[in-house]
Amino acid sequence: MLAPTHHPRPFLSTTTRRQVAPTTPLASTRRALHLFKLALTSIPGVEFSAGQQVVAVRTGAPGAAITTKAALSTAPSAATTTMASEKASCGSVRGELCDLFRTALSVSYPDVAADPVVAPCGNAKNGDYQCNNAMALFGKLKGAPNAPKAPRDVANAILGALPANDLVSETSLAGPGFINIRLNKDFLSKRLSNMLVNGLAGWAPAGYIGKKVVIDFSSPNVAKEMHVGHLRSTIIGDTLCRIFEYSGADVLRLNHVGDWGTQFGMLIEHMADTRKARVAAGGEDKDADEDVSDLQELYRAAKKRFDDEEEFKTRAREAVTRLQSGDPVSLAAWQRICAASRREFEAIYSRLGVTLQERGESFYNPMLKGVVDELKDAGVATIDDGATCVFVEGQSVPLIVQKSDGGFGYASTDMAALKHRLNEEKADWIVYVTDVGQSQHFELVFAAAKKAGWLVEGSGPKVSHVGFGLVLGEDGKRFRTRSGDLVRLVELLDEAKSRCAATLRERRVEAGEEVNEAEVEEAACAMGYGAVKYADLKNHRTTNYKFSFDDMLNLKGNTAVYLLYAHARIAGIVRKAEKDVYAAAATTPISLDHPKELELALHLCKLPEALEDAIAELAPNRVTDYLYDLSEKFNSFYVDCKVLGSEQEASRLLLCEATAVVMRKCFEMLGIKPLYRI
Ligand SMILES: NC(=[NH2+])NCCC[C@H](N)C(=O)O
Repeated sequence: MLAPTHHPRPFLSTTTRRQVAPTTPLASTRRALHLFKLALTSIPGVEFSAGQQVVAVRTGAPGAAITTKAALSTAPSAATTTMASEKASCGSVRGELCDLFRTALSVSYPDVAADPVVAPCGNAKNGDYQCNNAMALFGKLKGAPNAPKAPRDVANAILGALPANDLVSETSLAGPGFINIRLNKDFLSKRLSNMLVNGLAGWAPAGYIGKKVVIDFSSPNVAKEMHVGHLRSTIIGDTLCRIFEYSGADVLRLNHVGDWGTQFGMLIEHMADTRKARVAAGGEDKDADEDVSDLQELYRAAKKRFDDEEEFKTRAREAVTRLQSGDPVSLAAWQRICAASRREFEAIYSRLGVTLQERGESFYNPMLKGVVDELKDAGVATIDDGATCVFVEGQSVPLIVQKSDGGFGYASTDMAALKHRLNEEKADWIVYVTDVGQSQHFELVFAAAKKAGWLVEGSGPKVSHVGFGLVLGEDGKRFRTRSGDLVRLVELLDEAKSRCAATLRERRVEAGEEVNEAEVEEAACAMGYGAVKYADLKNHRTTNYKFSFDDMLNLKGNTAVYLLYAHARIAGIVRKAEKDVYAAAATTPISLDHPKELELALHLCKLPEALEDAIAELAPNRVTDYLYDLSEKFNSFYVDCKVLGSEQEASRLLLCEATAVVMRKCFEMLGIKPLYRI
């Protein structure tokens, strides 16, 4: 089972209920801590790291607790903890705070199970984070012997049991019992230096290393145009894959292509007729590339005949049967169609920089009968009106796993695919990215799998449907061309790119610079494709959004183009300094004395949280929101804090570089190529 956010860290609880006590940093406490740590590290199987201090070791007066302030003064110096905390810091600051409060909760109230609730502070004036457990815990404790009198007492008790740590510099109580937390500047500064020196590997969301995550996305249909819906699935799915991959998961990117089904009968038959006609007109009796050069046209023509000509319809149906029984001629024709489709899809994937493993519906064909039989034998599926159905509670319609004419359909394939992904792929989490229109289908599939015992609610492998909304035209209606057809993706990408190229050329000419076509081409691809992706990802996936080139290519506001410029500008600042910032990062401390420096540093350190949230909610807009906020925080830092030529240049350059590094990580997660100069 995957933990959605933080992996549990081992902790050692030594005491029972604690009493609230005044805060006294004691020298003996410090010594005891150190000794206890030494003792712990020598116990095999006990892990100990700087971020995860000893829990509630008390010396001195009974009830004296190691508190936040004491913890600060006893925290080992960064010089000695750098490497250890880098290794241990996988995950977010929020996660580390959760760990601390988890400990504090279990020490202060060992008999009540409570998960730590830690979130960024609603009002930055009060603190950086807050812990909100006291109120609910107070409710739970009511009526018990020695029950606390007010939620604030609970908050104080939790605070008193907070283990020693180097994260927190100050805590305060607010309202009924909110615990406000101010982070230690030094901790933030070191975390950033560490990141520059050791890279971002330790900033990935925690809890996914080695987990097998299957992501079923893109999944267009053969011989039909890949439309904007598939573009959304491709973009959202790719970003989710990237975040999981960064988190250390073993991701299987599956393209569940619609490459099987009754439509192939009419396509094959129509192709055969075209060939006959060609021979009759004196042409050669062999396959011609032109038969599959325009698959949309092939589909349209075949469909028209299927609808209009009774005789053709019959032949098309017979062709389906032949194909399904493995007739080599039909299979060869089917393969030609699939190959032609694949070439079209690949052209789009390569432009977008998306990789996928094709495992279409046909892959599961040999498994369909067995799966349906299994469901029937187990009494999970029953015959209703001739069709084999799985009825599930709370759903008005059943999942039809075999039609009354004996045919298998979309649902049969999805049941077989699910089983294969569970049993053969050994997936821990299976994620399906399709339009919200398919929500009910997936609810039925998941419920049927639970009924069959393949999935168990609350334990074992997880399944999720990531639904997304429609792409609308400027008129607010479903995005279509003037003639009412679905918009062709290649054309969209072409237009985004050529508009960017035009702007770039214009800017060069205006600046009196020479136009380097290769450079323009590269930048135009990054910007154009990046803009299309970003415009999609920045909305919460379930909302419908308007496709507008003008909006997505806007140089100002929340667009990829703006962000790419922002990044190039920061890269330019660092370049202009002509200093080796990475060498400096190892020796120059990052000063966070100016409030804007501190604000920027705090936001930089929140990258892992944004990614954790993106995974927990399967919502890529968490990353775009984070990235846009980062650019704003940087701007406001840059307005108030002079970098080049200032006294603090060395330290501020490190903040600039850290911003650029984090921006690039976000771009990477979003599948956008960064630009260093524009
Ligand atoms: N396992 C799945 N059903 N994946 C999604 C497939 C999407 C389908 N081919 C479509 O275009 O709508």
